[in-house]
Amino acid sequence: MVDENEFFRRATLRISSSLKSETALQRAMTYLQQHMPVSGIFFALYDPNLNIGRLLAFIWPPGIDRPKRTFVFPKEYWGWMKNWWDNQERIRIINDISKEEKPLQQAFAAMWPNDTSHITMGLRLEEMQLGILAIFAEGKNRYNESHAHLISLLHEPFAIAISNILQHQEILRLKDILADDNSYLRQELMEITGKTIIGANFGMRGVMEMVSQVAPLNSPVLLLGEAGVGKEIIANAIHYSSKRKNDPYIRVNCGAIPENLIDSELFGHEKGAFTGAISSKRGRFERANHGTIFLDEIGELPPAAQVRLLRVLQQHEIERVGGSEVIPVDVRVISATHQNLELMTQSRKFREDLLYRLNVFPIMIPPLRHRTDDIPALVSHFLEHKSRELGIEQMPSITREAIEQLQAYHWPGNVRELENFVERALIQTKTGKPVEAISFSRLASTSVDHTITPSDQTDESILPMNDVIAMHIKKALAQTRGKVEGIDGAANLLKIHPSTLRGRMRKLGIPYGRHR
Ligand SMILES: Nc1ncnc2c1ncn2[C@@H]1O[C@H](COP(=O)(O)OP(=O)(O)OP(=O)(O)O)[C@@H](O)[C@H]1O
Repeated sequence: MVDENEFFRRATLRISSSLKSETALQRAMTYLQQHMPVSGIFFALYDPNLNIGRLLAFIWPPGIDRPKRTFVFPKEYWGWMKNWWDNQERIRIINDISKEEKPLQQAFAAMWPNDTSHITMGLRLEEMQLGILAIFAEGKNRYNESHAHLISLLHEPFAIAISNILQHQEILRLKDILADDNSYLRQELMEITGKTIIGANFGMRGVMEMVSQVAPLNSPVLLLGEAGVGKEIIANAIHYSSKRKNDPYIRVNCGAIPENLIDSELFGHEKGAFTGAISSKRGRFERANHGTIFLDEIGELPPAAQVRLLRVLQQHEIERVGGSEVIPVDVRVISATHQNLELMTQSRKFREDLLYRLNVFPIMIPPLRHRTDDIPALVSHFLEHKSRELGIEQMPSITREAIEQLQAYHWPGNVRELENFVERALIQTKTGKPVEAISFSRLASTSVDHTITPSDQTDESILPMNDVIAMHIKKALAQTRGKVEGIDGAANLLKIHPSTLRGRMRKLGIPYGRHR
């Protein structure tokens, strides 16, 4: 004969013995095994609105496959499940699953072999349905009324335990959101203090016009251009001038995340989804909810992640890795690449349907060598910034010759290369005394050759045809001091019609009428 008071006292001590729900359940189960057959125990929830069952914590016997955390019930059982949940009896013995109602049979069949016995107990606190506690054992007809009575004595301690787990999870969720907000605020601060777009009225004018057209919409944007042209700075501009500017802005470099982690990084994972997934985690899409996600290097996205991304773009929902819960997300997608995605679709490295979805509003950012007019302003911007960063009190000025040399170079690394170059030049000039003028040519030995001409090109650095043509035209213009037409004009030197030369200059972004 069991002493019920003693049973209650000892069981309650174990149920409340740890903050970790699984540890507490394990201890409770070990104690219950002294009084009845128990090979597994779990807390579960059912959300009638989403029609999803969820295991909050569980101890599973080694002989039965570990269950999925979430379980979506078939549509035809929704009404039945909701009714069952709302009017759940306090305690129920299930000794033979095949004799239960169809929806329950279906739910059980997804997790247990047919010959298992169960006791389930609905947990209510202050008239609120909190969840279910259940124990089970292998074999049919393992439980009787006295087992059920003992379990029912533990209703209150189990109900308090489940409510604690729920509150704990809510705290973790809020902590996560706060961390997001924090990084968002840091990000915004950086935008305010730093990144101005130079050339917005010159070489980047066309780009900025497109930014202002597309920013207020929710359409996906695809930024195209070589490495270092400023794709990220444009993505920032789109987000911060959109309606979503006060919501999260999450940036992901798809090429920097190992292939086996990218799915879980972007879409999150459930606990136990793979080795090392010791707790469930929200992915970057969930974190970006209501805001913008910037997917840099989109061409590096592996095929499985491409499928999931397509689903976000089409249905605005995600599924975490290892989960079956469908999570709605409202995220604007900006992507960027220096690769030719169309070519990649032909070799099946990139999905055509995905490209079609991303490419709603493409923006091509021209390389720096096609907007050499921006170079003086960019150099002065970087000189100012980097001088401040390096603690150089008197900002050096630049010689006109140095600027011209920089404009003649083809900048394969674009604005980033120019930025690094200015920084290197400043470091080398930093002698302690104020520097009046900075001539890049003297500093060039360790970095770039600024006066590269087509004949300087080695076999390893074959330039695109347009760049070679642009350099050749500039060379001719330099000889004619910028004059296009006439006997002493560049067109005559190049043996082409002046209007053809002007057309080429327009196309290649070579400015007119300047003394070179
Ligand atoms: N128009 C600009 N005005 C001021 N700074 C710029 C401009 N364009 C680029 N930069 C600076 O140049 C650097 C490279 O730009 P960004 O990272 O945006 O290029 P990217 O095209 O995204 O490069 P990648 O493809 O390599 O990621 C950054 O430090 C950025 O602040």
